Amino acid sequence: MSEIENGHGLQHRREAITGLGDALRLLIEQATATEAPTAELLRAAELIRQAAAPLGERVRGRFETAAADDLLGGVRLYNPVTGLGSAFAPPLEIHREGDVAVGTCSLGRAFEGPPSFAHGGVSAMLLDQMLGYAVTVSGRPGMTVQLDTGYRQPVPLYTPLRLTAQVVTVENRVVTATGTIATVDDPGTILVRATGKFVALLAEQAQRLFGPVTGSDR
Ligand SMILES: CCCCCCCCCCCCCC(=O)SCCNC(=O)CCNC(=O)[C@H](O)C(C)(C)COP(=O)(O)OP(=O)(O)OC[C@H]1O[C@@H](n2cnc3c(N)ncnc32)[C@H](O)[C@@H]1OP(=O)(O)O
Repeated sequence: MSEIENGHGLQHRREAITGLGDALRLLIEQATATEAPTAELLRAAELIRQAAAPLGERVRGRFETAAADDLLGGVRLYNPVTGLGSAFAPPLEIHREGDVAVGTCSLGRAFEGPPSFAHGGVSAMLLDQMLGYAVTVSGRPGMTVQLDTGYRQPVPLYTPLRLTAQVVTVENRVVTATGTIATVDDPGTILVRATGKFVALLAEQAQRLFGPVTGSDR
């Protein structure tokens, strides 16, 4: 019997994945910001390799979803933007306020582009996720086919951010959504804006792209 075949085991594993994610995010933040002596860097590298080794003893293949995930239920613990288990995720927390998706996060050193500000690609990644969420909860999920971003002011690191997204038009299979990034303290000053187009997949496209993951090709 697998470790997580009952609900308690699943919850326990999700908490453990979140705990590991927290530890990895702390590690990335400290490793990016550190000015510790060189000997400490060498020692840390050795310790990290030791910690990583047992995790690599049982891994999933490219088309296998994580045992603790629930693909159809929207639980993706390793999503690189929202996943609590992801070392890379800020993580961005998203909820709904009526028709608007609202997200919050803060970006550390690892997301730096211009000194003390976020990398532009990171802003685009956050907004792609926000728009994708708004499109999904509108009931017409799709894949991003176009994402246009306008950078009005740089996004500061170590500052609580407020992101928004909403669907603006639906034309056949194409859903258009817009989104913004501002700070929590000054939500009226838009730092980055984005417009994205999302296309609902035909059954044939979904089968071609995701059949190996969902098992519908077996
Ligand atoms: C509660 C649960 C919450 C869960 C939250 C989850 C959040 C998830 C968030 C995830 C966020 C992250 C999300 C990600 O990161 S998604 C990852 C990034 N995106 C991709 O990898 C997509 C790559 N593209 C493709 O595979 C194909 O283009 C697909 C298969 C999507 C469509 O195939 P194809 O290209 O052959 O198209 P079609 O012949 O079927 O045509 C369909 C319609 O689309 C129109 N069209 C096509 N391209 C464009 C374009 N560039 N601008 C404007 N329109 C375009 C086209 O005119 C036609 O319109 P119409 O004639 O029907 O009007």
